[in-house]
Amino acid sequence: MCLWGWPHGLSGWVAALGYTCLPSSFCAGPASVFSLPDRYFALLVPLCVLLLAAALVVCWGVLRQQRQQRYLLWLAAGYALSAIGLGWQSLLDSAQFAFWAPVTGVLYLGGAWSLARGIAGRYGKSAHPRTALLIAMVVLAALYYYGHVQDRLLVRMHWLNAGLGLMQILPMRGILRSQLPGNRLERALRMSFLLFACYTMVRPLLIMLLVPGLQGNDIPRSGYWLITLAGTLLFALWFTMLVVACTVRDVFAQLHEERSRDPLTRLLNRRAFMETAEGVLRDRRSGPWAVVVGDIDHFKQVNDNWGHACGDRVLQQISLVLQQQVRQGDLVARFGGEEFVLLLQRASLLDAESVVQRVRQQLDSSDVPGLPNGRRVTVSFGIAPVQSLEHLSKALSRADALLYEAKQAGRNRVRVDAEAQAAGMVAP
Ligand SMILES: Nc1nc2c(ncn2[C@@H]2O[C@H](COP(=O)(O)OP(=O)(O)OP(=O)(O)O)[C@@H](O)[C@H]2O)c(=O)[nH]1
Repeated sequence: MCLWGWPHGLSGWVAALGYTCLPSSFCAGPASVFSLPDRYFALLVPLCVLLLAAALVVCWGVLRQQRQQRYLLWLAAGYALSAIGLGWQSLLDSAQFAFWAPVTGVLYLGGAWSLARGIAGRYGKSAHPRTALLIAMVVLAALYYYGHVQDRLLVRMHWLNAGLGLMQILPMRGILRSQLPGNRLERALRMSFLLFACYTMVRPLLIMLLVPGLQGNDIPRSGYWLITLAGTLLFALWFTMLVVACTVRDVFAQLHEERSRDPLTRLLNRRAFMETAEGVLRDRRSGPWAVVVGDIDHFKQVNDNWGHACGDRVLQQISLVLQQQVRQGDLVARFGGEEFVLLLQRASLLDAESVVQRVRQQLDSSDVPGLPNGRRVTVSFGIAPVQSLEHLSKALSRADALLYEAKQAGRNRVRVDAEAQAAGMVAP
């Protein structure tokens, strides 16, 4: 390790840090050339980035069943292409650096766009492939010109980094403008990507300001390269950590959704209804509450006459109508078979009855695909008030009993808890 006295200012410290972190042959100053072992030492960073790419592929492989995880593959491709470019350039000398500039440019640009495609894919946005292609062509032409016609390393670096940053930033406008999940992890992921894209664009300028004494041809064998490698590795580690955390979160959210929803209608199932109702009924401000139990009339005939698939469509249609007729915060569940349950907030029995009447009217005026024209399905309902969380089970049984009465009375009708209505018995 070598130290040439105390460094002066920020740039001095950065330079010193760069030199002390490297093997001794690097300490001859910024103009020194890597010895062979140093070159292979510089391959460590690309190798680490490749390993992170492999980790993302494994993550994708494990989660292949989950929807919307393909973006992991694009991110992995972005890491891999950039790592191959970095590794290869680490082994080149200055003359080869210029000769191969367009080829390494293709690797870096491909990597940058894959990253952009990955982050865009995560949020369902476009990575603007045509604009990216245009940027790539302009940058590659510049790399060719300043590599083969005039060997200008610094100019090449500015062109390349500006192109890479622009490509990464392409999907950000769409992402930042839309209403996306506002949790901290997601925000950190988006902001990190944006910051890295901005850093990439100004990287040559920034590093030249921080690392003193750089001249054009020294750069591939200098502290610039070291900081580029370190920056890439730090970003890749940080970003992978965020991506994995967000993905794990997605998976848990999806598992929770699957555990809570009826797969056919996407309504809450019985368990999720009871769990969510607990929260609703604990909040006294959301009262008074009413519970509604509905059951399709002669549903067996629908299945028998027009097939099970048609029966499924009827269930979906009714679910849709129920969801359309309730307010935000009300719960709509399928308890199984052809039975539906609603928990209505800030609703008297009269309010609940008018919700049910609206449902019946809408069902009466809508066709179900698969059912013969004019053939309607009807639903019988029972409605009871809920006074508290402890009272929920009783209220459900009461509404169920009222539904049974409605069925006995000929179906296609609504029965409201008359005693409660007479007593004005609704939750406070
Ligand atoms: N298509 C379809 N049918 C279902 C599903 N779940 C339950 N069923 C059917 O729903 C029917 C319920 O029949 P019943 O309990 O006799 O009730 P119903 O024919 O509606 O008669 P009432 O309720 O007395 O008016 C059965 O034929 C079940 O097979 C489902 O997910 N999809």
